[in-house]
Amino acid sequence: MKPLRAVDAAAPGVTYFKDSPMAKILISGGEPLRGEVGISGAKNAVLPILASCLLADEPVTISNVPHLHDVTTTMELLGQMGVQLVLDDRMKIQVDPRSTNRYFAPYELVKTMRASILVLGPLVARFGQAEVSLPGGCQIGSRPVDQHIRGLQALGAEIDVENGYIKARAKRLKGARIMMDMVTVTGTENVMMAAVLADGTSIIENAAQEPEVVDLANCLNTLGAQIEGAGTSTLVIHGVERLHGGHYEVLPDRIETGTFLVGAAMTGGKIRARNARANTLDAVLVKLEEAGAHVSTGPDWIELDMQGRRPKAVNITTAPYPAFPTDMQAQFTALNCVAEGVGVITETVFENRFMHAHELQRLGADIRLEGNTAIIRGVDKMSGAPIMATDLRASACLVLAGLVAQGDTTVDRVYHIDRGYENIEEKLSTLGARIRRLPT
Ligand SMILES: CC(=O)N[C@H]1[C@@H](OP(=O)(O)OP(=O)(O)OC[C@H]2O[C@@H](n3ccc(=O)[nH]c3=O)[C@H](O)[C@@H]2O)O[C@H](CO)[C@@H](O)[C@@H]1O
Ligand SMILES: C=C(OP(=O)(O)O)C(=O)O
Repeated sequence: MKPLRAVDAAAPGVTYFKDSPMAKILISGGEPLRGEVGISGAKNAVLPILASCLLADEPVTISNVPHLHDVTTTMELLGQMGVQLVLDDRMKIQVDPRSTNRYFAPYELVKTMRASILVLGPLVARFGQAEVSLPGGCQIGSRPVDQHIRGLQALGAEIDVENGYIKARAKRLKGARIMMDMVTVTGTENVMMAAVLADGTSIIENAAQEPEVVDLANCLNTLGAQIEGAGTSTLVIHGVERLHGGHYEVLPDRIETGTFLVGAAMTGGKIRARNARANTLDAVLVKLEEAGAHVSTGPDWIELDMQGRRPKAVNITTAPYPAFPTDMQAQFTALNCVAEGVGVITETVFENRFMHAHELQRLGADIRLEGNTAIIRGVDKMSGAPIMATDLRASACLVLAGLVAQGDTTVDRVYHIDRGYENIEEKLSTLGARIRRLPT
């Protein structure tokens, strides 16, 4: 079913993306990916950027917004806080935070999207209060938010955790030096957003360096913030009195880009990803070259040519940026399943991110799991079967596996994929894949 797009609608109740949670994707494997694909705006950048609009006292326009379920959830979340949101049909959202009158993120929304925690920092910084449900664990790991809480406390927020909610209060936050215990992407973003309106200068050490953190910092600076050091492990944030309105364009999605490139590598194909940023994908491109792909890049494109060859198995260890991203681990697990040789994949970021391995085994993959390591011996062929998506990147990896498996593969629970991939079956069809969404 084609996602619906609502034009000029205001939240709450707005529908930016709507599809049946029961939808499945059917793939008939065997076609190499060939052609050009346009990359959408980055999910992990647009979600904090939308939350950051709460800090402004004038309307903000965000463009290159991807058409994703998580964007709808964020709009619902902001909408029920009183924020006015207007969509146009060109992937642009105008966010007017002036009418914000509730400072609450309910469990019902937070449980469907962990990134909802990103409203905590902006709410307490701008409105002096916030009540946000604890996200809880998820399929890929326990994912606590202790660093978010610690960082906000260091800035002077009083925080209680009661009845499953984080309740935060502050007069004006005060600049502080914060040393993160571990590298956390949304933790860095939450504390950075809060520090923007604090009195004085804040320093965040051991900050996440992901391109999406940089994109958020660039957006905030466009609105009048004074953040230095984005993209390094030390952020210096000089607090300002207010953020004004403005316009910001979200950066392209490096994980979506990487997913299509892996698909081309697995199928022996040749594709060009347009509106892609090669400099955000260094660790991934190195591994694709190691797998035997010819990769060339331009200012806004990446081309991968596998010249009909079978990929070679690669070893991978996930870690925070600039190392290999955990959000590309599942896709490379799928690649190793059909590669020549044995590949060892070690997941160091999330403790339970191999749920896809069992489903890949149903297609005939040879995978042995040992703690946080998967040892994958490439097989000559996999064969199609009904399989089940367990999380976002697992579902992408299962779709990729379906592209090479002989016969039909049906991927169930594709609502996971709709969280983070815009029209994936349409984009893959354009590249020559035989893939469609089954009506429910
Ligand atoms: C919306 C978004 O941007 N999501 C991304 C973000 O998730 P997210 O920001 O949730 O992931 P983190 O970077 O915070 O997690 C990294 C590790 O730190 C741990 N941790 C984190 C915070 C904390 O307070 N305490 C704690 O122990 C986590 O359990 C995990 O083991 O970064 C992940 C790691 O690149 C990506 O997989 C997600 O796609
Ligand atoms: C884990 C992911 O997202 P989230 O943090 O939103 O769950 C992801 O994008 O792969």
